[in-house]
Amino acid sequence: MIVLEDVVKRYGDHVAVDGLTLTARPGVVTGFLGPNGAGKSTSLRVLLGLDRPDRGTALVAGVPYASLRAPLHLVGALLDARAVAPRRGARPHLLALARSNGISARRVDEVLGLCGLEAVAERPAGGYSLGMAQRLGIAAALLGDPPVLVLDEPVNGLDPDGIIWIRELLRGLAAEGRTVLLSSHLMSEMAVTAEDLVVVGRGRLVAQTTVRAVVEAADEGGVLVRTPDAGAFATLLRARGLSARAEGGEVVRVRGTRTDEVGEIAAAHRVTLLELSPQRATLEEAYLRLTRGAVQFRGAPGRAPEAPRGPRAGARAAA
Ligand SMILES: Nc1ncnc2c1ncn2[C@@H]1O[C@H](COP(=O)(O)OP(=O)(O)OP(=O)(O)O)[C@@H](O)[C@H]1O
Repeated sequence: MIVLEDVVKRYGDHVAVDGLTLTARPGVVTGFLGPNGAGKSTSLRVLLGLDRPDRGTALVAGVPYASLRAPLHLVGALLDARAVAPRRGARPHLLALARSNGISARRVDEVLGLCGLEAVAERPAGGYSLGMAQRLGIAAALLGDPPVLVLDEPVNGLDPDGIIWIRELLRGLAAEGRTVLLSSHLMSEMAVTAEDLVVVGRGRLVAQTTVRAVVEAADEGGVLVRTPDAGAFATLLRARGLSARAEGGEVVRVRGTRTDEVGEIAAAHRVTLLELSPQRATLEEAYLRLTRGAVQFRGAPGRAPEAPRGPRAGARAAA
């Protein structure tokens, strides 16, 4: 269990974390979300005793991290994958960590295997790709077989195989009863990895909830239909009081209803349906609504880059 209670952290005049209370419970992956600068990393640093809060408490399994003698047995953390001595290989790096926490060399080899690092175990970590560095950070977090894991953006830099690997790893670790707190900006990944959610904005709690509840709350009921005469079917649906719009081709989009109702109307009027599917809100849409007022850094509206000029333009555009 992870508990932050009324945590405040200031840097000079800037309040990075502003009275934040949250929990992450055992047995599930808890996603930690928030716009850039919302205070996620700062909260994790406070939790891991790397920053002292100006107010409030942060407890892991009921105790402050700083009071732990061999913390790797209780908490595995990945905050910054590049924070490794660049000349050291994965194995020597993990061996040094293991030794300081009374962990065997056999466990080091186990986690190297688990994280797919055996082939590069002696190569200097400074030459690792970001994905390999992330794997090393995850290996270090798993070293003490801890019941609590805290991972800040562990998916960064991983290739599709790596993303699936970490998704299954984290879900498996949670299913064993561990507490897993995971920050990421990848909403599609969070949607399939996390069960609980903590959303922060401008240092404050926006929501402590579940992925399912957030998505359901944002779901306004939408149905997509494909039918040979989209215009006629949209007119029919509107005559029945539904909000329906024919789009190009065979597509009709209907708002504020379910597939059952649309299917029954089609059947009653002997309309051929080529497709009838619910359009659910995504976690990304739900998240964007939740944090609308809490985004601090926003880019200008997107503009397509200008077409490249010159003799190599085609090659560059295709690259
Ligand atoms: N050591 C520091 N000194 C001064 N300000 C800091 C420091 N660390 C963080 N901040 C500020 O605190 C705020 C919260 O930063 P933090 O890194 O915790 O946000 P975050 O939610 O992790 O953001 P991101 O998603 O961009 O990683 C930001 O405004 C940041 O600039």
